[in-house]
Amino acid sequence: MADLPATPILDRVKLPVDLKGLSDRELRQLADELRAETISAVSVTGGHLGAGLGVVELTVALHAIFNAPRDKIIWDVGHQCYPHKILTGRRDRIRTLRTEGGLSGFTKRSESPYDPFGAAHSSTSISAALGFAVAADLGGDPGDAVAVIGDGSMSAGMAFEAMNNAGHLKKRLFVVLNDNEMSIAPPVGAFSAYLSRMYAGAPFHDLKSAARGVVSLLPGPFQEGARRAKEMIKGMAVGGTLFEELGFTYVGPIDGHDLDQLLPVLRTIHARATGPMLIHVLTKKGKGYAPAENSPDRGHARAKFDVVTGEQKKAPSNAPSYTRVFAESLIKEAEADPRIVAITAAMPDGTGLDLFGARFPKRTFDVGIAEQHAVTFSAGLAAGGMKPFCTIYSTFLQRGYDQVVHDVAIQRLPVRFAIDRAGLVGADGATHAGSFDVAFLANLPGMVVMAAADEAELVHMVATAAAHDDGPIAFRYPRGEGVGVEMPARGVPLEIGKGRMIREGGRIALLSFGTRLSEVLKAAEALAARGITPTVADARFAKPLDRDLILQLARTHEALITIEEGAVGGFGSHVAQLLAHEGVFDRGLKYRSMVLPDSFIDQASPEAMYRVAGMDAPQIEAKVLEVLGVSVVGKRA
Ligand SMILES: Cc1ncc(C[n+]2csc(CCOP(=O)(O)OP(=O)(O)O)c2C)c(N)n1
Ligand SMILES: CC(=O)[C@@H](O)[C@H](O)COP(=O)(O)O
Ligand SMILES: [Mg+2]
Repeated sequence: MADLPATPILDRVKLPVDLKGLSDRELRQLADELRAETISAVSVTGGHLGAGLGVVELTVALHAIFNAPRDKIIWDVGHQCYPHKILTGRRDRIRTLRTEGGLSGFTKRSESPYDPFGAAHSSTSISAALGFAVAADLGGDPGDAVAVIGDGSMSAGMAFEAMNNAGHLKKRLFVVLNDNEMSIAPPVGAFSAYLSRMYAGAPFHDLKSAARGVVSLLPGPFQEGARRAKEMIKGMAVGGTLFEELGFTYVGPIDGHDLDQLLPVLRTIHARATGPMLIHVLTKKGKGYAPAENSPDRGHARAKFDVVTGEQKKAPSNAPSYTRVFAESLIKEAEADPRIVAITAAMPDGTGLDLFGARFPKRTFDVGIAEQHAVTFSAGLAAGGMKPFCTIYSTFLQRGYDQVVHDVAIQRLPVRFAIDRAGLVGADGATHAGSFDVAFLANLPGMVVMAAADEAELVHMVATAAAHDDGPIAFRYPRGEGVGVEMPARGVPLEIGKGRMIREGGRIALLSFGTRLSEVLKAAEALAARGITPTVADARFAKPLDRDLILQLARTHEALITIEEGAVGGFGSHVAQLLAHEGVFDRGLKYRSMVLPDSFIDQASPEAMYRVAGMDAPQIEAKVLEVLGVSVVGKRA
């Protein structure tokens, strides 16, 4: 990075953001400062580093040419938006990124008018931008709409649905394809290969000089007429493209780190575009920071780190992560059963399927960011006689819901859904919370729904899913480390629909579903000190319910409380339904269900988020006391 002059230009950027008065040289300097500030901030907070570093020049160029917030710059996923946040009035809070009460790690409408559309799940930007473009046309909010979407995100179905519609509507719309040849992992698929082929024939420096050549033809920054603009666009393009077939004018590929290319191209198309434009920029994920550039994931996400060495500061733990336990258990099952295959939608590392893939490369399928396809592909595999483990984070499975219903459940196909990141995940916040899967799966006829209470339970649930051939089955487990229980050498299939008693007591029963069990046990300890010894049970299944266990608890206790890491409509609702049907309430049972509140909880540590949700041990204890009508003197904090 070049030595920076004494007065940083970044210090002079105020709201409303106006970079129009800066020369191209000053814009280059601003980009250098922005990169340094992004690295510094993420070293303090942790977070998504590589994607933001890759779009520093693009961020400066877009803000220099377009007029945000009147013009809507929409960042797909939003994980690359930190430089944009720094530029748009949030520099003073950038070191609060992803922390409680701080800035979100993604774009968020409530945070700034410069974030016209919130994101965190991928491939939504073109649809949203098209919506803005049409709204402006119909007399709504005026301004241009610009979608910036990565090559990984561009391969998803939604992006193509949006381009199909945009090509048909022919509105002025800008789509910047930020092609860094990376998703979180190296991108996969025929579309990714197509993008690579688009510039494989022409060495990059030729394209760059071609762009410079065209630029040098321009008499002044903006005086060129339509003919020259067209010439330039033609000079940059490399022939008929898929995008052109879809009705876009294609420009590129251009070097997304070279402002000498970005600025004139964006100026020209900004001045001349009448319909949908696709600007193809080539960038490097992690650009300008060697530890990111040189790492296999190009610095996609980082814990706090040392800026000089790039070394990350991670808290040591003795317990294995749930993800690793899942992967290792699945490998063991797959060693014994050649029909087991595993599917991920662009998350091989996050789901542990990188480990499975290393062991069984031919039985592992990364389908790209394509959750809908992942589910139906799994359904096809199951129909074809395989045992697919469709391994998707809870939050991303939401995108494949119709496929779960229509392609899997209705046909009773034995797809195994391994649902990682169940419950509140922490720094990624509300968009990534795994809150709804129990509710949206347990209401489907024939679906089996399990939640692991600890990592040993997860091992058994993997074995249960492997053995279950009679329709679909799902099991969920959270982000992070297990509780450190003793691990079985091999999973033993559980009896479907049977929970387990953890400890027997009196008066009140606590029925846990999932990893809140450890908090329930802490609450039980605290209650014992008050002379109350609750019964504690682990339901294991939200569907089918363990009717015998639940009705026995209801018959033999004055009160019953269910606890789960999910939204209303899940386990507790099914228990309430059973109790109502069996007339248990008529006999006076006091019943409460502890579920996530009816609100989206902002980012914080998972512990803090569960505190906000009212679901930690002291709050479980307080709920028990309230239900039993025990008044508390000297209430605990
Ligand atoms: C629907 C959905 N599935 C998966 C993810 C997880 N995810 C976040 S970023 C990312 C890779 C995106 O790649 P790309 O769009 O090329 O952006 P880059 O990180 O390369 O800048 C993935 C898979 C997501 N956010 N949304
Ligand atoms: C942006 C995105 O969706 C992913 O990078 C996500 O943040 C990964 O989450 P984990 O860290 O839980 O794998
Ligand atoms: Mg990419």
